[in-house]
Amino acid sequence: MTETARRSTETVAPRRFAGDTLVIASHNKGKVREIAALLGRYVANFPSAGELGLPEPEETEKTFIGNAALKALAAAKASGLPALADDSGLAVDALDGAPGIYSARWAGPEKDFALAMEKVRRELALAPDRKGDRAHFVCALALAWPDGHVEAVEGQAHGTLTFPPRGSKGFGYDPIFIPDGHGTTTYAELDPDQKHAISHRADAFRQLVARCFG
Ligand SMILES: O=c1nc[nH]c2c1ncn2[C@H]1C[C@H](O)[C@@H](COP(=O)(O)OP(=O)(O)OP(=O)(O)O)O1
Ligand SMILES: [Mg+2]
Repeated sequence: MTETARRSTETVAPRRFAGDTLVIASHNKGKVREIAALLGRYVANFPSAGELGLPEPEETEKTFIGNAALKALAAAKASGLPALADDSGLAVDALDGAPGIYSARWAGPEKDFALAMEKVRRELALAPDRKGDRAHFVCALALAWPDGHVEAVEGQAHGTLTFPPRGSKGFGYDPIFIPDGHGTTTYAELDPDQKHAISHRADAFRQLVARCFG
């Protein structure tokens, strides 16, 4: 059998989550809050890596999925429990996908997102006009077990950028992102429930739940 034929006929069943405790392998409070809201129906306890005193691993991979898997595996091995990590970011078309996997790093050691959003505005002003203000958020989720097994998915949400930043809900780059289909409202002006209905993180969770939960 050729490699292609084998791939198209082989169906490896995904591993499903069983148990009541899932470590949330993130040190970002905004994310942990959103993950808890999106996952609450499926899992009883979800201690965060921060609460468990787990170290924050260096994100050395070149893709969202790679970094999500790296963070989930580190937490699963350190805790002896299944762990879920989220690697996410904002990809701006006119910046060839930047800041992308470097979205957290653009905010510097102080995690200053006013600074990071200003950097996006400045870079966009230098980019060729014709490329416009399109951007999308990406969210990769990786669910890892202490034996090294990983299930991973990736979600997206498309929209446009606006300056100056508007709104105080949410976190990170939310104040400059207008999701498609919501007029001129930024992510940071939406209520949490509204963001959860349309976000990149919600898109990724729909896929992960179908694969591994419920
Ligand atoms: O819904 C979002 N709304 C606004 N901004 C967002 C969102 N989702 C990701 N982002 C931005 C900010 C965040 O800092 C970075 C992710 O970087 P990323 O390395 O995945 O997370 P992180 O370092 O903040 O926490 P951790 O790695 O411990 O989960 O992208
Ligand atoms: Mg990070």
